[in-house]
Order: sequence, then structure tokens, then C-alpha cells
Amino acid sequence: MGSLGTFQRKHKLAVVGSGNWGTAIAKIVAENAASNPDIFEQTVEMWVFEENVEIPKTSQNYDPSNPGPQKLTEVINRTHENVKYLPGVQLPTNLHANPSVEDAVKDGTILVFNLPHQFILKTCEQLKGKILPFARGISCIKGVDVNESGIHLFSETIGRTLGIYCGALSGANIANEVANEKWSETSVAYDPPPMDSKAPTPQRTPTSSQIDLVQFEHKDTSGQLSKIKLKALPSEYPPVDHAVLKALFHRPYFHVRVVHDVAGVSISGALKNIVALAAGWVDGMGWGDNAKAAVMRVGLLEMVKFGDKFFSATIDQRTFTEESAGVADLITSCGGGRNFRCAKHSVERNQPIEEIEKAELNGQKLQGTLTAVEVNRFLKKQGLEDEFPLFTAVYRILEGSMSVAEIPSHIER
Ligand SMILES: NC(=O)c1ccc[n+]([C@@H]2O[C@H](COP(=O)([O-])OP(=O)(O)OC[C@H]3O[C@@H](n4cnc5c(N)ncnc54)[C@H](O)[C@@H]3O)[C@@H](O)[C@H]2O)c1
Ligand SMILES: O=P(O)(O)OC[C@H](O)CO
Repeated sequence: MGSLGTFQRKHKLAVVGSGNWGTAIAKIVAENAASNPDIFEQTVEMWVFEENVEIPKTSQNYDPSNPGPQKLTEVINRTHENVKYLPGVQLPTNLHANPSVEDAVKDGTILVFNLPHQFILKTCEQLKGKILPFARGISCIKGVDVNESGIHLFSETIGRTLGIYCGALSGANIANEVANEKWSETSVAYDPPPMDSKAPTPQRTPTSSQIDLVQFEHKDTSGQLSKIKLKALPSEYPPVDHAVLKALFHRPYFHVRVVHDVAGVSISGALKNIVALAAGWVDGMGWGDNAKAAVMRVGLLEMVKFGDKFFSATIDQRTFTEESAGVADLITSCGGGRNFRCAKHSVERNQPIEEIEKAELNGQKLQGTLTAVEVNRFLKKQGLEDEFPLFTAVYRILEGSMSVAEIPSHIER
């Protein structure tokens, strides 16, 4: 098996989610399963939140003899097109749409989580005890998990809920461009647990080494140390390391850099969505590119400050400027992302952004609106709203207590 060595078993892949980005990533993963038959099993499962859809007349898969509503999973498996969330893109035939999330993940050794962030907790709760205990995860979710205990990365929340190790993937990746195989870059962040890597990383020191259940000390992003019991990946499988993750996600049109900074990659992916709303609003006002650049400048500073203040124990500040997940994602999101576009339309049409989201996105979900509310709840609790004037302005505009016209004076304070 080339430089990765020879192993008795192959990884079984499952993608949890099948929206716009979920389907685009599932396409990549299925293409790479086919390209790397020594590492990955051929059939890739993709969980589809089942719904009835009508195939649009514009689709090459439209059948006039069968125009009525049909199950989305059946349409995907028959036509190899996700006609609702990624129309016009041919999916690999080894990608199997599965309406049961439990069935989709049951044999999966590598699970890729790719859902709008509001649905992830419930989905993980449903999967507790129903996955392989030695599975490993990657979260492609752009959002943060804010609850009573504070703020957490979704990779941590998924890992804690399911008892597995989970890394993250994020980058300047507008799904339709990636799915249409236009060149882009991404960042995959993975800090392998000690038993999966040859050398333990500084933050993770094994404290015992039973044969297959290893307890190690884990410092979470808030700096808190806890003891985690993690089931070792059986030695029959290729270790889930940076080389295997590159084989899983890298395509000729999708260039992957694998790094260790899970916090930096996750935090920038979540926070840039707040900034993209502000960029859309000022663009909708007709204020031009200079105004948008000003919002992006302040937004980037607040992203870096947020990472430094709340995730300093593990974050690598270089991620914000050197990786696709940082400033590059901010730029693409403020250029043509859904948060940007819906915010812009909401000013131009003088309509609430929720109405634009419903009218324009055909079931796709904005992440910036909810993230702005969640981040504000967290900042308010810390008494730090004033230290993040742009994030706070975005929240106040959403709740209706501030106007877009007030952004310049508010962020100058
Ligand atoms: N779309 C992009 O361009 C893009 C790019 C990079 C990252 N992301 C991130 O990827 C994540 C997933 O986004 P997406 O674009 O795949 O989703 P999406 O915006 O297309 O959302 C639609 C998906 O949500 C599902 N859904 C609706 N109700 C549900 C429920 N109750 N339970 C479970 N699922 C439900 C739908 O079935 C559908 O699969 C987000 O965090 C997003 O920020 C998106
Ligand atoms: O369309 P958005 O605003 O959800 O952004 C999409 C991606 O995150 C861009 O990298």
C-alpha cells in the first residue's frame, strides 16, 4: 500500500449530512475511496435527512413520466444527483445515500460530520453507543457550541458525546465551486491521539497503556485538563494520521494542508460567518469595496482576539493568516458566501434576513445568524461585548436594536 504500509483491514467511510457542503464533501470522499482501494472500502455511506423532493424540470434527471414527489435518498441513489442541495453535480456511483443515520455509521471507522451546526447535538445523541468505539471523526461544521458550561469546538462536542477523537476540516470552500471541481485549498486539523501516532504530541501525554483502551490527559481548548479514555484503533487498520487524512480529502482540484491546530481551524470557520453578515449589509447599502474591506479588517482582528482570549491554551495564531481556514475563508465568504449574499439582499429588499434565507436558499441554512446570537450570549456573560464591537453590532442589528448605518461609528469606538 505504498508509503502507508500494508494492513489487513480498510477504513469504512461515512458522511453524516448531505446538504450543500455535506454532499460536496461526500463526493470528494467517495472519489478518494475509489482512488485509494488499499486504504478505504469502496462504498461510502452518506446520511440523508429524508424528505420528499420534486426533480426540477431543469435537471437532466427530470423524468416527465414521474414528476411527483419522491424520497431524496431514492433520487440520489437512482440518478447520482442531489437534486435539492447540490443540483447539477454528478456524484460518484460508490456513494450511497442512507436515510438511517444509525445504519449509515454503524461500521464506519472514519466518520465525517457535515451538518448545519444546529442539528449536530441531537444527531450525536442519537448515535451514542451505536458507532464503533474506535472510530475517528472529522467535523466540517462551521459554528461553535455555546452552552451553560461555556464555548466549545464542535470537534470537541462530537468527540465527548461519542467517546471518540475528532479533528476538523475548514477552508475557503464555497461548496458549489468545490463540487464543480474549481481549484481551491482547505485545512484539515488533526492532532492524533497518542496511540494513533508514533510520537505523543506535547498536549497529550498517555498516563496508562492498556492494550486497547488508553487513558490520556487531554487539555481542552479552554485549558482544562481532563482524563479521556479512548479506544485504540485495532492494528489491522492503517492508523488515522495526517497521511491517511490527506488520502481521504485531497483531490487534484481540492488541495489539503493537514495541520495540528484544531482550535484555530474551527474558530476561524465559525467566526468568519458573523463578519460575512456585516460585509453583506454594508455592500447592500451600496457603500462599496472600501467599506467591505474595513469590516473585514476589524472582523479579522476580532477573530484573532477571540481565539487568543478563549482558546489560548491550544490555538496557533498563525492559522488565521497562514491557512485557508483563516483569512482566505474570510475573503471568500465576504465575496460570495450565502451569509454575505442573504445579508446584502436583506438590505437591498428591506426584508428580514430569515425571509431572504427561506426565499433564496431552498432549505440550505445560514450559520452566521445563529452563531452571532450564540457568540453574543457568551460574550455578554463574560461582560466583554464592548471588546468585540463588530460581533456585537452584528448581533444588535439582527435583534433590531441597531441599524446598519451605525456600524462605522460603533466599530470605531
Ligand atoms: N455550503 C457551503 O458552501 C459550505 C462550505 C463550507 C462549510 N460549510 C459548513 O458546512 C456545514 C453544513 O452545511 P451544508 O451546506 O452542508 O448544509 P445546508 O446549508 O445545505 O443545510 C441543509 C441540510 O440540513 C439538513 N437538515 C434540515 N433539517 C434537519 C434536521 N432537523 N436534522 C438534521 N439535518 C437537517 C438538510 O437535510 C440538508 O442536508 C455548515 O456548518 C456550513 O457552515 C458550508
Ligand atoms: O455560504 P456560507 O456563507 O455558509 O460560506 C460558505 C463557506 O463557509 C465558505 O468557505
